[in-house]
Amino acid sequence: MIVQVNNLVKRYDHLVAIDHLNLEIQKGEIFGLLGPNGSGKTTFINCLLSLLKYDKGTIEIFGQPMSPVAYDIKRNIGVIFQNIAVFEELTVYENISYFCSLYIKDNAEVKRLTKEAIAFVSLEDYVKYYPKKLSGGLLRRLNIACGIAHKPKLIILDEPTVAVDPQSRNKILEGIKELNQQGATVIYTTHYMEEVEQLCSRIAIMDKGKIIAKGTKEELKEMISLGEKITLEVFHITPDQIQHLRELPHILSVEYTDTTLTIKSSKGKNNLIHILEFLTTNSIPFHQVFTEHPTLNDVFLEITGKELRD
Ligand SMILES: Nc1ncnc2c1ncn2[C@@H]1O[C@H](COP(=O)(O)OP(=O)(O)OP(=O)(O)O)[C@@H](O)[C@H]1O
Repeated sequence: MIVQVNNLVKRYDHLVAIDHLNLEIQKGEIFGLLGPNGSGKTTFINCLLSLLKYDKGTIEIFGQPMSPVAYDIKRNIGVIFQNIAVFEELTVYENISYFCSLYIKDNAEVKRLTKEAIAFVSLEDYVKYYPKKLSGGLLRRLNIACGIAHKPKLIILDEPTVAVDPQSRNKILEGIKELNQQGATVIYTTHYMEEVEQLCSRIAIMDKGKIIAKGTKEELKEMISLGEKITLEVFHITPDQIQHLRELPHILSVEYTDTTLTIKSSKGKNNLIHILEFLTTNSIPFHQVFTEHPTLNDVFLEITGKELRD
């Protein structure tokens, strides 16, 4: 076990930011913490790192109790915070080398690891640049290099792709996979469901300081009743006909706005066929049929009644 959290509670005055949270993260995982803004992800990470005092609960990392002075644990953690934390007066090379030297004493080793980190985030052409000359995406890549140069066993990334261009975003996501393949366990917080779907071996969905569901993406999608979302372009359909559609087997809901008919059904065979048969039999012309499987947003919506990005 790399991380074990039991019954964690963190309050800011009357606001319960972390509400009796339990979590276990195993060696080798890329663990995704998915939740909307304000759900408590950053507060949780800060508690995990002993940067914040909490009100209740226990936290163990690498099987040892975590505390502000647990330096042996901290040496083996790399953190990439949401806000860029680099020195403006140091170049790209100097920044990475500085952060690496906080953990590694041997100068030759610091040089070697700094070069490796630069290559890892593809900043070779920018080593002499000062941070203010870098674009947002390049700056994020520098921030990541500073956090991982010392080869930590546990890497924590708090929303590392917010406001990042698609090219840098892909580079960051690919880089995280590579770090994981090299042996690091990763905790990744985000409110982008596509990223956790693409990256994470296991996911916890957070809302209001609680973990409301956790598992692999397949397990999470199995938890909800929604099996398929079918969308059709329909120019005319009567309220009676919509009601008939609602009464077909496996149908959970039918909505009709403008010319879009959206039908949600539970898992079941031939749902689409039944719908199309009904439309054909009743001479209701339709165009552009799409079917979609549930996303993690649907999981969030079904459990909490609201969208991930409200
Ligand atoms: N220092 C603080 N004092 C008081 N309330 C706080 C403080 N920091 C966070 N909060 C509140 O605690 C809750 C959780 O915030 P937190 O920043 O941990 O969420 P988050 O999921 O990381 O969101 P975001 O993605 O916006 O950072 C929010 O309601 C927030 O307003």
